[in-house]
Amino acid sequence: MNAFVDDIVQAEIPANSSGTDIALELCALSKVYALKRGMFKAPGEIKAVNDVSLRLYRGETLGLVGESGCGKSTLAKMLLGLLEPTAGNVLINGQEVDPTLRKDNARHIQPIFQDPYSSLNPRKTVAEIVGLPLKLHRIGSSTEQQKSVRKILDLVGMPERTYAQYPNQLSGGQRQRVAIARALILQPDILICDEPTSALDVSVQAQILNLLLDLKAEFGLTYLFISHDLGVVEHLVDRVAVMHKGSIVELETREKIFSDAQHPYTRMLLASALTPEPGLGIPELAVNG
Ligand SMILES: Nc1ncnc2c1ncn2[C@@H]1O[C@H](COP(=O)(O)OP(=O)(O)OP(=O)(O)O)[C@@H](O)[C@H]1O
Repeated sequence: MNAFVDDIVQAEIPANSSGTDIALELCALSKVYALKRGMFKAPGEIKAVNDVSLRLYRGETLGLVGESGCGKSTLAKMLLGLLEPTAGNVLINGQEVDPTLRKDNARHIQPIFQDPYSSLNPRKTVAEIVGLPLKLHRIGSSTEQQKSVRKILDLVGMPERTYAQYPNQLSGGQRQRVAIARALILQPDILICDEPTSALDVSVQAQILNLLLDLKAEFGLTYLFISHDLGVVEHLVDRVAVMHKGSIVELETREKIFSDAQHPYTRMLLASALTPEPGLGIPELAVNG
């Protein structure tokens, strides 16, 4: 267990949460990828996620930030039951997640990924894509399903003329709206947003972020918002968890992270965001946890 993080988790309860109401809990979660022997590499392993413990309080948005390769997506996949942890477990609404019951878990936790184009079936219409989870879960009659699909598509701002269109006939922003509608159709409590706007034009990014904010307010959703873009994170989240080489090195309120970050890696991340130099990335840093 990472004692540094666990202490902070215990101490930090955001103002908008109802105290002990925990939507999502990660307990000492780890993932090790085994590497096979290749032409240029020896067999080995990568510790992608290392003993991560976190709590998401109901109704909060927790930002997860860190540079490329630090383990953010691996963590997200384990939360969604898409990847089995090497160690540790995940609790949704206090119940331990059984990765074999992904269908049940989908009622509570849903993803929104970076690239809506690759996550939408190109051979299905917008209405079919959004309605499919209802069909798979056998929720409502066909007429009720159609009604729900229209309602949610309207809510995410999709015009009626797009309902019979295919993903390749939509703009990037519209595709992400469809992905959001599909994520919401089962009325989950928690959304895992993995870089949901990084594939979009800057002007469209703001629209999608505002949509996510509106939906959160309307449905009381809990978000894990994964991003390398600190500007977006500052705009959106209540608390920030900073990830470095598979571990959470700092977890604090948004205000504290952006005004008084304690960990050297967090400070370096903030400094590099203020002075963007494309291609240089963030320098390596020894972190003691
Ligand atoms: N299927 C896999 N097999 C082996 N190694 C993997 C696999 N998936 C990811 N990794 C490695 O695990 C580490 C964490 O990867 P991950 O994709 O979780 O990072 P990330 O922070 O989400 O990066 P990015 O922001 O670029 O998506 C990296 O070193 C990556 O190369």
